Amino acid sequence: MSKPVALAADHGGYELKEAIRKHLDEISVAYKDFGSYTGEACDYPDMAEAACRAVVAGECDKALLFCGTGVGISMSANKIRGIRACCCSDAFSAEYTRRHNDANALCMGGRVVGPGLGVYLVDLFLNTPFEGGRHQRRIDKMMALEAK
Ligand SMILES: O=C(CO)[C@H](O)[C@H](O)[C@H](O)COP(=O)(O)O
Repeated sequence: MSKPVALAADHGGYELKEAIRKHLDEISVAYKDFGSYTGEACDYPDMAEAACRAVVAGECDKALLFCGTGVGISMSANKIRGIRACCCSDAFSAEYTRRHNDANALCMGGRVVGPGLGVYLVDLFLNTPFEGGRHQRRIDKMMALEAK
């Protein structure tokens, strides 16, 4: 059985997270929801950290992260060693950040992306494989930056 995906959102991304959670239920994709569970105001770095730690620890496969713009939570996620997070609001980026960057976190803005597009981007992200080859060399160099 495959590992669950990690979900997390601040108040700006809460409604989009809930729409994605409902979609994952419908397509029987397992997830672990790290909150927010209410939509009350909270801080996106806290929400990013909980979900991304689960990915880095190998408890979850990928993270789906949401804030108002998708930007703050993606910046926060990329501070965590081992995370390659991409803030997306278009299909090409969602697909190619998997193909070329082997992204392990997709970030979206609940004040930018509607639920229909959000679901579409999540499906693309979760179902697109990494191509490897020349892209692995670039990822190795990218990850080496964390140690410098
Ligand atoms: O978009 C965000 C960060 O990039 C956050 O979700 C917040 O919505 C944004 O920072 C605005 O904060 P506010 O407390 O909702 O005004």
